[in-house]
Amino acid sequence: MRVLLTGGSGQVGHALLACKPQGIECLAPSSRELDLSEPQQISQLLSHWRPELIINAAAYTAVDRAESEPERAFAINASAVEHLSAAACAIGARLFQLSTDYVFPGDTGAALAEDAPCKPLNVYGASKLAGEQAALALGEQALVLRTSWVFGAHGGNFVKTMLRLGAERQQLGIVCDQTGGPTPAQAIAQTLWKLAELPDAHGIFHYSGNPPCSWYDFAQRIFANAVQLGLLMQAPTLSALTSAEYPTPARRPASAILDCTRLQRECGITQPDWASALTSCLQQMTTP
Ligand SMILES: NC(=O)C1=CN([C@@H]2O[C@H](COP(=O)(O)OP(=O)(O)OC[C@H]3O[C@@H](n4cnc5c(N)ncnc54)[C@H](OP(=O)(O)O)[C@@H]3O)[C@@H](O)[C@H]2O)C=CC1
Ligand SMILES: Cc1cn([C@H]2C[C@H](O)[C@@H](COP(=O)(O)OP(=O)(O)O[C@H]3O[C@@H](C)C(=O)[C@@H](O)[C@H]3O)O2)c(=O)[nH]c1=O
Ligand SMILES: [Mg+2]
Repeated sequence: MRVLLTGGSGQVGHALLACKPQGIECLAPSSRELDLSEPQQISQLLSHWRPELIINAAAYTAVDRAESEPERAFAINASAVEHLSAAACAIGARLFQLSTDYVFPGDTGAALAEDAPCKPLNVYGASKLAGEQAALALGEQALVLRTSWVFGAHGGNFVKTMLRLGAERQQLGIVCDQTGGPTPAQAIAQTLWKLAELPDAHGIFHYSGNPPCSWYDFAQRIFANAVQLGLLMQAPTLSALTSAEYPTPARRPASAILDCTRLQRECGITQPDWASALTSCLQQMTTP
């Protein structure tokens, strides 16, 4: 199967390349080779390469910065997906689009099914929701995988931020009133390759790590493991903060727990346990 992968240098893209099954011929241009903010490059490349599947793992993911750069966030997360979708339609390719828990307002506390009402609280979430809609315009050729709180040994994420700050400071304040599902990049990659083998899978699917936790819980586990594995001499003292006590440019959902039963029921894919994946991820960081 011929695949075009965007965002190959990112967390999910890197993991996709690392566990690419045999028989997949994957073109993964860098953002310099295919700049998604330059739409004419998309149709040019796709009419030459003619993949059967496009996996769009590229995105503008700087949640706070997006508040002051909405045009750029929308260009990459929404307009580029419209162009990918049109190009996929022209060549009869499937399009897999990654999306986020931040499309939800997260104000109910209930686990959110794929058809739960979306109402993003921030620019990033709004741009990703527009990207979902652009992908879904392709009909049965489109699949949107919504995930959350992605982490892995490669790339930037909350785990890396905590390790950096933990080495610099003795005390950290971490929000405890935002709940979600940390998700290993590697598990997302395996799920996407499995979905690539299921030609009828289409529409929106949720996939996140289990069990749900707060950023504060996640940080506690990161530091406990990091000390145990010798990545840090000593864990910083953590204080649990409310979102009001830790103001950020972007508002974030209080409770974005993705109900992942559709993926299990229809595709036999179960939620990953984030805590054991976190241990493996930190172990990977101890070996150069
Ligand atoms: N990170 C998270 O916690 C979550 C992510 N998601 C979604 O999952 C997907 C993958 O995220 P993740 O792997 O974390 O992302 P990363 O931030 O790790 O990587 C983003 C990727 O997008 C590429 N990119 C950015 N701008 C452009 C551009 N103009 N043209 C081409 N490529 C570009 C980057 O390339 P370069 O390095 O060259 O700039 C990089 O490869 C995204 O759709 C994201 O919205 C969903 C939920 C949670
Ligand atoms: C660095 C830091 C962050 N925080 C808070 C801010 C925020 O509420 C929460 C997480 O911060 P981050 O900026 O790392 O995470 P954030 O960029 O919001 O992560 C999101 O990224 C996008 C791409 C997604 O799609 C989401 O699923 C989610 O993973 O932790 C603290 O409380 N203390 C700290 O020292
Ligand atoms: Mg961030």
